[in-house]
Amino acid sequence: MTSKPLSGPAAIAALPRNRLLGEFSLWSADLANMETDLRRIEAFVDLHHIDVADARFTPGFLFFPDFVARIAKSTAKPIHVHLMVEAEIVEEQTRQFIEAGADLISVHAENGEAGLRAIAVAKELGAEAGVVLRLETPVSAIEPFIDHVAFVTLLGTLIGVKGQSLSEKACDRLIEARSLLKKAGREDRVILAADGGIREQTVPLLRQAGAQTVVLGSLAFGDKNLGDRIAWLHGLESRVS
Ligand SMILES: O=C(CO)[C@@H](O)[C@H](O)COP(=O)(O)O
Repeated sequence: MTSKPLSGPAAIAALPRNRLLGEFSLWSADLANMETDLRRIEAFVDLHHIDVADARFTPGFLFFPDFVARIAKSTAKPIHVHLMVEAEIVEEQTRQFIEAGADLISVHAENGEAGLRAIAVAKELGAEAGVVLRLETPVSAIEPFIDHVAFVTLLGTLIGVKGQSLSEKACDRLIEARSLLKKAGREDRVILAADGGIREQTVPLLRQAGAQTVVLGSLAFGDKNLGDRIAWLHGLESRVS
């Protein structure tokens, strides 16, 4: 059992702002040897990223509250749950994943008013909230959420499928999101995240376009020298001030 120094909004507020963050997607871990992978990555993790998919909003089905509860016992690092679910269940799923130990819940902007209600629930229950956009949704869809979230995540690939290449629209979408955050006076309060298509050749481009965290799948879990990979990631500079 590992005890957490900080949780919820305090854990998210304490994340470093002076370098690119490494958010580790447990979907890409060795699912048969999760405890071994958790021990291997613990020193390098800024956030754990846990995808939740309901096989309706997304093609597939992924992870559940008991999984989050078990992971929470084996890490001192914050847990980010990405809810890829239909609007009618997003509030209840938010509740269940926070009770299980999520520090940050991100809902999809495509959930509309239900997404905003889920964010209010997350805050009432003492967690932090974020918003995510599918690749095909206009970036302006984050606007109703900007004042209520600490994280904005842009998918750089089609939703719910791993192993894909980054869309050529991804960097321009990050630049647009950054300018909307700036316009709203929220660029110092919100972390901009890139999820999907995170590869050796795409991370520098995403960083230069303003990504402050990247969701690492095979790039981290497939790397035998994780320390060097993370040192490289931390050294990448942003062109966006
Ligand atoms: O949700 C996603 C991808 O959309 C990530 O959480 C996956 O884990 C990424 O895996 P790779 O494609 O980088 O191997």
